[in-house]
Amino acid sequence: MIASTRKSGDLPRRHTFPGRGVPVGCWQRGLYSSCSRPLGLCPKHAIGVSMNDSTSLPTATLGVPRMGPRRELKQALERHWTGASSDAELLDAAAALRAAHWARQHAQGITRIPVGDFSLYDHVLDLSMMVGVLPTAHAAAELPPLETYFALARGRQGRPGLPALEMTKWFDTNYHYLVPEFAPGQSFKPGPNKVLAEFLEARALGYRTRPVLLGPVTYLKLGKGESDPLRLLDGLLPVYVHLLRQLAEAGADEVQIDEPWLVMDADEATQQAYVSAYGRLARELPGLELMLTTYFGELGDNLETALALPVSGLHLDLSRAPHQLDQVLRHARPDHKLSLGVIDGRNVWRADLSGLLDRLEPVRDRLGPERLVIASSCSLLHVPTDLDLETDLDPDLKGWLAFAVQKMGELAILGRGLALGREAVRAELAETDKALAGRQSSAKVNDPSVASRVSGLDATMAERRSPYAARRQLQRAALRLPPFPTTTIGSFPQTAELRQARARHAKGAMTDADYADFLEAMTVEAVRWQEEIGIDVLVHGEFERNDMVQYFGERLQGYAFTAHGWVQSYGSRYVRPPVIFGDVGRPEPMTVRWSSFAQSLTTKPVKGMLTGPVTMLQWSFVRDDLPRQAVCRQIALALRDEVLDLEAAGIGCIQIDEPAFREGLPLRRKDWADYLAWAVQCFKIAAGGVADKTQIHTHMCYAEFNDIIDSIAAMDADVISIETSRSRMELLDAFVGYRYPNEIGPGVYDIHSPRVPDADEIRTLLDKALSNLAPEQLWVNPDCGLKTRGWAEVRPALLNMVAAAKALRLASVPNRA
Ligand SMILES: CN1c2c(nc(N)[nH]c2=O)NC[C@@H]1CNc1ccc(C(=O)N[C@@H](CCC(=O)N[C@@H](CCC(=O)N[C@@H](CCC(=O)O)C(=O)O)C(=O)O)C(=O)O)cc1
Ligand SMILES: N[C@@H](CCS)C(=O)O
Ligand SMILES: [Zn+2]
Repeated sequence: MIASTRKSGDLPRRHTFPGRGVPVGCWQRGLYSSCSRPLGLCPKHAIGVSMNDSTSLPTATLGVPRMGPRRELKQALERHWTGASSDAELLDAAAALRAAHWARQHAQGITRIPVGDFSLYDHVLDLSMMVGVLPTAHAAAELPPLETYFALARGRQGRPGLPALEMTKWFDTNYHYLVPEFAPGQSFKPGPNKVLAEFLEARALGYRTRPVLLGPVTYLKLGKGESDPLRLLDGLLPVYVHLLRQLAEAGADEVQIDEPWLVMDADEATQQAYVSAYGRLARELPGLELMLTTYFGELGDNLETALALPVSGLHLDLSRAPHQLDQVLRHARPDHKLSLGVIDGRNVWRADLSGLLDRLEPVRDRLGPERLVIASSCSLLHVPTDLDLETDLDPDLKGWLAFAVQKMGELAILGRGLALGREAVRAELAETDKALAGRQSSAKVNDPSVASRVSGLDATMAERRSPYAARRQLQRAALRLPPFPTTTIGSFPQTAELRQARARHAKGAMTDADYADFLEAMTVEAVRWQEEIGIDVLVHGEFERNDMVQYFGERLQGYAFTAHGWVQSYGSRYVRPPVIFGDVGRPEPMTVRWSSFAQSLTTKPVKGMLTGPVTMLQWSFVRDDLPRQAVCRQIALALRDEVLDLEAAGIGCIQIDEPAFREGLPLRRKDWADYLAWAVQCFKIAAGGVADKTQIHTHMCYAEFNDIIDSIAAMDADVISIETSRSRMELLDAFVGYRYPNEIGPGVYDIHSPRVPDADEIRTLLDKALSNLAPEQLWVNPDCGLKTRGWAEVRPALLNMVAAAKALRLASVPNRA
């Protein structure tokens, strides 16, 4: 393993100060409750861990995973939501986690430790609270701040009932943020300064830290409700000035201000917005250094704008866009600090430290060490916490990997190597070189039979035998569905009992036979219940699955999975992305047993349920020694075999989920066509082998799809179910003139909220859908799977959904014969 530069127990001395307290409450109490207990600190005596260290160039993480190595934050939140713990207990658990995060970074040798990156739910929501952006209903409810916060995040049942904010993907990651909802002419006012409170909290523990704030232009761009959000900039900036001034007055000398929107396509107005925003911040906060942070891609045509901004430093994602370093070196101001994001914050592969030093040493010689920071490419939020917890991983593979803690160690090695010379880190470099050489030559990575299958692919494999119009007739005859057929997306509640049984089985405390019996009993009950309430196309419930990607990763060759490699997906929900380290193959059927079992219980159709190739790729950590599209084709072929096995087992409807299809879209439009071509092709390879009468479904969620609707149509699934309910069917605005050719189920039940929709509400959404869809196109289904919900919500919600579909059938007689 990569050696850490300090012993993990080597914490900074805890330090308290005499003197007057700072007149802000500790963060959580200030933000979430009425108590404003002073911290008892003197801002003049900033202490503790120095930001500067002559034995290392400055090193920075930009942010770290929030949940703790054992998902302590998840447990604390979920206990609190069930009423099993008080506000104070939750907030204390959060404070303990922050302290541990700072200690861990310090112990690994990070000198620019971030504060403000932590969040109880989502950092964009935190900022909305800090700048006073609340929908009217939430503001009018006048709930205590912590309750308001969770009502915005999760919705609120009872009186007053409040909807949750819309949630969508954070750029091209599997993290989801809560979309700021701007009212027309939205005004802003400072709320409690959470970042300041964390800065002071860290200082009380002896850490001198660098606050992190999402920048104003990106924040506005991420919101909805105002057609030109940049119009709001003039109103927002005084609040930013206020928040930043508070930080400066408390002793922060540098702030990391994140503007990832700088890697997106920008028009002139957006570029001008950066100029006016940062001009104003510089004028009003002359002494405060801003490290303008960009990540997830290249600055491209925003480079000139970014370099002209009056900020002290610029962070570049050199992992995604290494080529931009030379451009920036040519054009940076002589006093510009450069933060070089060389350690990949989006993947888990061990870095080639010697190769990085080859690149960085000339930069150090050219700019001088005082102008450089060595950093992760983006926040480490997107990788698991600590590889050392993985005791069962193949030792070779483990040697090729680095999680957040190991990446901190890599940053420290680079920082020391650049400050003191390679000799100072000789042993660490030698260990890394050896591991990487082993990876390159390993027989575990390459399987010639997979390579030859991919090279034998031909265009016909990606096409169904007949066009949709012909398939439709055959499928109608085979399935005999009523108008407006009802279905669900696949998963039913993953109850505590089910998760415990799975955990006991994994530990060997439950036999294979008992576990199978248990899952069968759950499946029988789910099938019976769906029949009873009148669902038309049933699902088996996915009870055997831990996660829709991990489950398949565990059954595919070339994939490895972890025990503790959790990454936040949203709020308290986490995923364990599997690691694709070698050529992918399917040694044996993965789902046929469960789909056939469920089908044997009923005469109604049961949908087979698979995760599609693009989503398998997107939600895994992907090997970096092959192009992504080549890996995706390997997965598509493995899934094609599964689809054909399901069909052979008598499954007449097969759903291939692609919720990450939109997420995989490159951030820059110029790169879209290439991605969409291979992504659509991979889906079609997986789906294309079946007979015309087999109905292929797909499903998408968690994103806006209007801009890629033509490619979604090109996937040629017979039916798509798609998330639309939180945005009240906005998606269908793209379908004017019946632009979607095949059948479609726009979600009518927001499964991210505990709220149960009533039948009238669902009917209203269906009527709205019918203004843009032909009746024979329309299916009735929830937005997404029901795994995160409880049966107490799912039962009435699906009953209401079936009632709404039946009422619609009575009210109209579409031509579905
Ligand atoms: C559809 N979505 C998904 C995304 N990415 C995925 N990889 N998968 C997805 O489904 N991205 C977009 C969305 C995000 N949505 C979700 C929805 C739900 C979750 C979720 O529920 N996550 C679970 C963890 C799921 C899992 O792997 N469960 C395992 C392990 C369960 C566990 O924690 N066991 C305990 C012991 C048992 C106990 O006492 O409860 C343990 O190991 O300590 C399983 O069921 O076996 C979550 O809990 O966060 C994620 C994303
Ligand atoms: N079939 C999956 C899709 C989630 S996106 C489920 O129902 O959970
Ligand atoms: Zn979904």
